Amino acid sequence: MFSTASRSLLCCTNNIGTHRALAAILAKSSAVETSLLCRDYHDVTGNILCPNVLRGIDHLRDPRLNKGLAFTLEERQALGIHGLLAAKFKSQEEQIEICRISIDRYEENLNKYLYLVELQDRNEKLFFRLLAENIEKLLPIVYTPTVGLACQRFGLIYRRPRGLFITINDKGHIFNILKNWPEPDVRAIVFTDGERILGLGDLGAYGMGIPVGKLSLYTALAGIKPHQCLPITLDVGTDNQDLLEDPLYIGLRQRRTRGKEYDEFIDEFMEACVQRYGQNTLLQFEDFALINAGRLLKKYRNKYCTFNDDIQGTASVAVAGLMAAVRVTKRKLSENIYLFLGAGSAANGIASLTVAAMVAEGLTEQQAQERVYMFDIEGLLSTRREGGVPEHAKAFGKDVEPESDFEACVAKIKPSCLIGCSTVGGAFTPKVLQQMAANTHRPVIFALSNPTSKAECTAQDAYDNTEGRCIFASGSPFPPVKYDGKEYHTGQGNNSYIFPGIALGVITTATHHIPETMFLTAARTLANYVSEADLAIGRIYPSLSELKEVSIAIAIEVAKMAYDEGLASVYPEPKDLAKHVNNQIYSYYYESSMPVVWDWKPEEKFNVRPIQPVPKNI
Ligand SMILES: O=C([O-])CC(=O)C(=O)O
Ligand SMILES: [Mg+2]
Repeated sequence: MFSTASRSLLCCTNNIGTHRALAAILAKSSAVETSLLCRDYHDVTGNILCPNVLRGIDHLRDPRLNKGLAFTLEERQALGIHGLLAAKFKSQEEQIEICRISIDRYEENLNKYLYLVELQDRNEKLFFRLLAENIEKLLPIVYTPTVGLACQRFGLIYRRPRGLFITINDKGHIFNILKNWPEPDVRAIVFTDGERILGLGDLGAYGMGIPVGKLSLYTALAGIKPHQCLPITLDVGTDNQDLLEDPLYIGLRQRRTRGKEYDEFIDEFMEACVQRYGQNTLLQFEDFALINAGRLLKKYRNKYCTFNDDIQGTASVAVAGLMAAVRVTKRKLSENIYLFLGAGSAANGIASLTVAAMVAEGLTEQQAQERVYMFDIEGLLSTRREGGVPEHAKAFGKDVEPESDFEACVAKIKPSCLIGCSTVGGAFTPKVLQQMAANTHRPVIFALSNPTSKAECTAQDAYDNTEGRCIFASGSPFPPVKYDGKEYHTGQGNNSYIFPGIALGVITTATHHIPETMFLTAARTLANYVSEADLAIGRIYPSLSELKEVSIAIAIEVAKMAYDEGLASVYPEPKDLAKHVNNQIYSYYYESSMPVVWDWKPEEKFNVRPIQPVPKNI
């Protein structure tokens, strides 16, 4: 039997799921008969939802609420979804096992990718738990290299939208488009204009796979809540003729807008983001072309909470690798000679951070820069060459004889560290690698271009051509190397070691700017994670299975730095920063979907002052 008050509450809702839920609860509870009933429906992110906005069926259709067969009988009945699911109850662990079996049944990585996309669209917690607990196996699927293939085929695989597409035609209305995004509490935006997707070039709106993939790692590796993440593609057209002629292409079928109009568009976008989500919203630039990446970073770094992952994230992970390699080569950073193949944004980012690290070892900036050479499409960056040194790489131009043959350059300069950021697959030829082995006892060879087809050499090539003496890392994963009867597991110098941790540290402290030194701090933290066991198997990074731990460690160091440098906006400063960071981490475990019923007395809740008796004789 229900009290009159309870009955009237039941009548307030016109939705059958909620009605049943309340009925089930009220039938059980006698306390509600006599007290005021208060119901809060929470979605899994903790948002309080109005119960009559949420129907029972939403718990199956909304990936954020869906638990599939893991709904208990009580939940199924309370939510009005009993009968909509098969009779069997499954734990999340059982579901994970089924997912693993399903993925293994697909032979093609792109099909595995599609399975995971579909899972994310269906059951968010299951997706993130599966990903977070199987990083080594699934990172190459949701991320590099498979995500590159997914971008190339995006027209074919595009099903359900994820993230926002903002086009140049929306100029003047970007804020209104951001308002269409249904989540109010966005803390981080990863965005691309699709002009330099990995090493694959201009993929226009097909580039959307990249911000989506990066943000999956925000959650899986650093525990940033999914509803706080927003992937965006800025569609300003494409100069990729194949795409312009591709009937499947989903973006604007026009050439890229450039110049003043492009700049105004990006200005408006940056401003609209902070207007919509607050000044401390983290804005991560991803896969912009060289002509824009560096100059936009310079333009915005002191105005917004922003960084460029390809410049700064890649630099940080590469410098961490160089730091760890010191333990093997026994050469200080400042004792190396560095030669970069490629002089684009990644090369300049790594070179600048390496210079900062050498300065920290005691060199002057000029002395440090003298140890860094770059070789681009025109040859060695020599001030004497025709056309001189490009503006963006001025710091690394040298007053030496021009040289356009890369192999000859490696022989002449005798670098001890060779760093590939060229997107030219196979550019580190056997001859180049053999020369590196002749230059020094333990040459450092980084083939950082992505995806795998763009890597400057394979791990096996590097070992085979240096008598197994090299220290190797690559941006995309390679299978284990066999050399001289021993197996080596080389590391992946990919910015995924860095950006999730930086983002978590920044978000949890509401940091308003990200200084370059944060990337050096992140590099040191990462390098400290490399164990002797890692080095013994040829790896200068911790294993991918440690990525979560590493990301949290980086976040804590970033948070400390944010307070030390007065960049944080969360005050008072938490006493225990590690605890503060850890407390904000997303849980991918299922929670109860039962509506919460409170039994409380209004005066306890609101501390209502008892009504004073009216004095008589007034
Ligand atoms: O996405 C990756 O694997 C690394 C990266 O940022 C790039 O290559 O642009
Ligand atoms: Mg990138």
